Amino acid sequence: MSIYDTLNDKQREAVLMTEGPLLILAGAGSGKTRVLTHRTAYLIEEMKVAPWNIMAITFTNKAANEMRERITNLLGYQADGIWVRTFHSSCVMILRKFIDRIGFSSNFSIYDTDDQKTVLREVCKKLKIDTKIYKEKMFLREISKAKDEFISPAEYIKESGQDEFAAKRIAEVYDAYQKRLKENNALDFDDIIVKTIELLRSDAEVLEYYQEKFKYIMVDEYQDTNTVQFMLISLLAKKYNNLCVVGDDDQSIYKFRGANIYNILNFEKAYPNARVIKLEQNYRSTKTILAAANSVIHNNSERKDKSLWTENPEGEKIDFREFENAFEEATYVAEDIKSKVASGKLKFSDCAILYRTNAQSRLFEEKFINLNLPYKLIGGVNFYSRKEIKDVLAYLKTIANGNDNLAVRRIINVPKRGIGNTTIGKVNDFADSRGISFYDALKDEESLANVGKASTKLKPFVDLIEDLRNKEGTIPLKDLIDELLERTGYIADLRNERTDEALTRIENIEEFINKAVDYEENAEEPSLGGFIEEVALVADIDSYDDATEYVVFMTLHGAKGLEFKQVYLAGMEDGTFPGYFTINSGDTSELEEERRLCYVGITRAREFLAITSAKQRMVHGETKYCKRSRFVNEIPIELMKEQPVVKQEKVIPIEGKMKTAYAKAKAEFKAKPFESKQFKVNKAEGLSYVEGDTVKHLKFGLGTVLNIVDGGRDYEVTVDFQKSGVKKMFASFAKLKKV
Ligand SMILES: Nc1ncnc2c1ncn2[C@@H]1O[C@H](COP(=O)(O)OP(=O)(O)OP(=O)(O)O)[C@@H](O)[C@H]1O
Ligand SMILES: [Mg+2]
Repeated sequence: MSIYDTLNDKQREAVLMTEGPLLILAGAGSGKTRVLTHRTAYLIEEMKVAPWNIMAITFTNKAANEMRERITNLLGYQADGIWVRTFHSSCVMILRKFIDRIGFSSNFSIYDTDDQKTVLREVCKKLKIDTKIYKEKMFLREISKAKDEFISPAEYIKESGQDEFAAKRIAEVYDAYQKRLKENNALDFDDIIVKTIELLRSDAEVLEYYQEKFKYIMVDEYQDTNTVQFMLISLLAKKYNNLCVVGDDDQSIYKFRGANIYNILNFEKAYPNARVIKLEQNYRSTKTILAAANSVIHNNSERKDKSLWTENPEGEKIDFREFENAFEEATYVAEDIKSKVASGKLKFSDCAILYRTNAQSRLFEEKFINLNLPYKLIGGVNFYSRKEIKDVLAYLKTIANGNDNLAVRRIINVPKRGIGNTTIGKVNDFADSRGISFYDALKDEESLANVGKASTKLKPFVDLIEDLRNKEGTIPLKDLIDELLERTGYIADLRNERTDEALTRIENIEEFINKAVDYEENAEEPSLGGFIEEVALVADIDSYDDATEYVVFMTLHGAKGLEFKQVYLAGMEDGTFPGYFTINSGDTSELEEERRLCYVGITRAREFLAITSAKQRMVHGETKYCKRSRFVNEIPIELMKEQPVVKQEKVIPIEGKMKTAYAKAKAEFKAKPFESKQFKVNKAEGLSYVEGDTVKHLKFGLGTVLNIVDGGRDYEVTVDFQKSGVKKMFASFAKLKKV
């Protein structure tokens, strides 16, 4: 039996149709992603296409990794050179190679939202724009919208549709912003794609190179591509026209980020000879879950009609429950998972809790901490947006690229070196007047003379950076980071603060160093530049690793393309989902987008779906009374379990309850020997080593076990490593091997 026998007729047709443009339009769980992986395997195995001639684009890095893994499984070997990436990481690869042809240098920085804001603030100041009247956010939003449509600053005025005065203002800021980025040799996230198109359009040789390279192009989650992404793949596919896109118009949920649903609806116009294949059999969910999803999405009017069916069993009814408040909702979900896992019905990793906004995660987190259940929060406060992480990164960026003025200015006086704003301002002006980078101005004799006595403070900083630059590439990244932390006194300063907050910062930095070690161990050709790039591109979802046992908490947006045996859709109230703004705007297309998001949520579930709502919820510190979500009312009642009547015993004011739970959780948290974001319950059963044994750790190498303490939850093992000294670790995390 070949791997293609496991496909249904339509799926097989899509796999075999390798030549020419192809649109696969199909509902959730119908095997779209599966078709792409099989098609790739087929191209390589049967059509003898070289792996490096295939490009498969997915939406998140997590999805890309999964796809590569599935292809490897199908082939039975690793197909090197196969290009399975997100749009952004594809473009970064292309730009690193050829961006010098459009006037940047290949070690460009990638700016995140915070960096963008800083640049914008500088620009507004220079242009004397009052940001109290014209908000920075408004500018950034307009600039991003323009870039999504490939509109340059010069074109902005006639394209924007704004009144002329406002349009001129925005165009002016947009223009100055782009110039500033260029001076810093930096790109923002939108530029990554825009600049790639500029490159391909302006350089026939580069275009030819990639058109030849990517003879076969495939795009997953095509419904969420925006205009520039469509331009990019059209350019690349123009020569061979072997473009296969798969998507589901019912799952288009990124309009707010510029996703252009017309890309899918008009594919046949753009490619008149395109073939269209529809898949209608769902393999993921039970009949009940699918019926619920279908009945919700049928309320949308802007859609291509599709009917999805399945041969899967009827399955259990949907467990819909309404609670008095969000606290009880979280309690129910946590306890339900706990008892199902205890009874052997589910594993923690079978379960996902999905909600509309990140802020909804907090109560679930507290409850899980209380009950000591393992979970992983995806999204929320991004690890890489924390101050200490951004500081360390800014040092690394300065070492890697002295033209990144933002990075240099961020850390020039962090930790404090007595370099004041006046000095920084003088150096800045000098750099501007000479058209050199801020960092180069720090080294310039004339500039130093300019700042007078303060120059004695600048020199040690430059010496430090130069010294670290010399070492970069000759010592491991970890050592480089350790050295910069030590020589700058960064960690020492935090230690001296002696606050909980400072301790957490130190731990975060340690976690960051772990990341660097991980990177260096796994990257093919590790480099400082490569590391910075990986960190810049990492989406939160990538930290989700299904090898370990935990319940996943994430937003509905983050759950796209994934599947779980048991899904909890939480916070299903009008005002939460759909949100107040959507309801009050009266805009049906916005409501339809929310409904598609609900459809995405329901269709993530394979066997069990629970839907929960709360009658009261705290929003911005105020208790709000809520009706159940209109989307819940769109599910036929026959598909739901009868709700057990729960008697409220004593009504404790909701705030009080939350406070106690929070205090308790916090106390427990503090009492722990050392913090880990994930709460292990799997105590390592019986250890294979005893005190005095020599053991091996994956990262730290050989060491001697000094001490083992039974910490209840897990053993705490103290090991003296030959290279990295004494470390304390949980046995079940450390995976030490006796040698
Ligand atoms: N022909 C088939 N036989 C058996 N299982 C299948 C078949 N086709 C798909 N599946 C299974 O159905 C599930 C859904 O498939 P897949 O993730 O490819 O769907 P999808 O259309 O990409 O879904 P989504 O719209 O959510 O991205 C997977 O577990 C997949 O292995
Ligand atoms: Mg998919």
